[in-house]
Amino acid sequence: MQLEAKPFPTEGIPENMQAVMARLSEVAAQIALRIARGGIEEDLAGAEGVNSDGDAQKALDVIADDAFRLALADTPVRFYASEEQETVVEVNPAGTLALAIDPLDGSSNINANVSIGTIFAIYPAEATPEASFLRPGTDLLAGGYVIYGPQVALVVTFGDGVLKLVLDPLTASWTLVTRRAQVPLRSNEFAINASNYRHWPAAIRAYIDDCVAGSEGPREQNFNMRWVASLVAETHRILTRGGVFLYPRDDRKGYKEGRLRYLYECAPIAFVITQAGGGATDGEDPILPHVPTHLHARTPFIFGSAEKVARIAAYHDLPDTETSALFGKRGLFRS
Ligand SMILES: O=P(O)(O)OC[C@H]1O[C@](O)(COP(=O)(O)O)[C@@H](O)[C@@H]1O
Ligand SMILES: [Mg+2]
Ligand SMILES: [Mg+2]
Repeated sequence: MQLEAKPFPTEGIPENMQAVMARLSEVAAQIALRIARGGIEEDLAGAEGVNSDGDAQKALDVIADDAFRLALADTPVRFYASEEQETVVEVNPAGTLALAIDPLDGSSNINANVSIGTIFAIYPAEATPEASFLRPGTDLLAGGYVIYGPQVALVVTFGDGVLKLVLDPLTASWTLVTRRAQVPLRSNEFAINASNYRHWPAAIRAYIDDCVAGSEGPREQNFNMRWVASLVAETHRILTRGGVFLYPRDDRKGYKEGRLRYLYECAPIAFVITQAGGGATDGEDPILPHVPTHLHARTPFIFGSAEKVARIAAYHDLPDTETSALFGKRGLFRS
C-alpha cells in the first residue's frame, strides 16, 4: 500500500530556514532508507579511509557527507563545514547561512544495527568561513539531529523550544509530534564510557564512584548506567527520560579535550538540551559561550538533566582531599 507523501511541516520553523530544513529532512529520509537496506546492495560499514581528525571513515560516513553537501547546493546555505571535510566548502556563494554537520554520528554502530544519526548546526553566514563558524554556540540559529533508529526522528531547536518530527515509513513524510520537548527533571541514569575510568579527572571519578556506590554510598540511592556510543542515541534517550551524559577530558593521548567536536556535535546538542530545560557544560562551565579555535576542535562535554549537570560542576569545586578515592563523606551532595 503506497500512501501519498505529505509536504514537509514548516510549523515552528523560521521562514529563512524552511528550505534548508526541508532539504535536510529529505536527505535524512533517503539515508534512513539506505541504512534499512544496508548489506543488500552495499556494505555501509566498509572502510573508506581516514578523515581530517584521524578517525577511520566508514562507507556511510562518506555517503552521508556527499548526500548532504550536494543536496544543499541550491538552498540558502553558503558555507558547509563537515566532520568528513578538512576545510569549509562553499556550496552556494549567494547563500546567507552556514551549516556545520556530523553527517553520520556513531559510526562504530553502523554494522551493529544500533541507532546512529546526523547532527547539524546552522549559523548566519558571515564574510568568511572562519567568521561563520569560529564563534560561540550562543550565535546558533538552529541546532538539531536526526536519529536513525527503530523510529526515524528529527529533533531541532531554533531558539524557541524543541520540535520533534517523526518520519512515517509508509509515506516517507514527516509529522510534527512534539512542539516543546522537555528533559525530565529526575532520573537515575548516567551515561559514560566507563572503560576510561582510570584516565578521568578526579572530580569525574568521584561523581561516578558516588553513583556506583548506590544506596550504600553518600547519595543513598541506586543508579543505572547506559552507553550506546552514539551521541544522538544518548541525547534522544536523555531528552525522553532524563539522565546525564559525560564525555570528559582524560589522560589518554589525544583526549586532553575529550573526544567530541564542538562545532558539529557539542554545540548543536547543547542548544537542543538547554532549550529543553537541561544543562550542558564542559564539566564546569556552560558550553554554549565557548568559541572553537578550529573547525574540528574538541571539548569535554557533559549534558542532561540540569540538576545533575550542576552537581557534576560542583564536584570540580571540591578540595582534592574530597575527590580522593578514599574519601567517603561527600554528604554535601546528598540529594
Ligand atoms: O568509542 P567511544 O570513545 O566511547 O566514543 C563514542 C562517541 O564517539 C562518537 O561515535 C563520535 O562520533 P562519530 O561517530 O561521528 O565520529 C559519538 O557518537 C559517541 O558518543
Ligand atoms: Mg559524531
Ligand atoms: Mg560522524
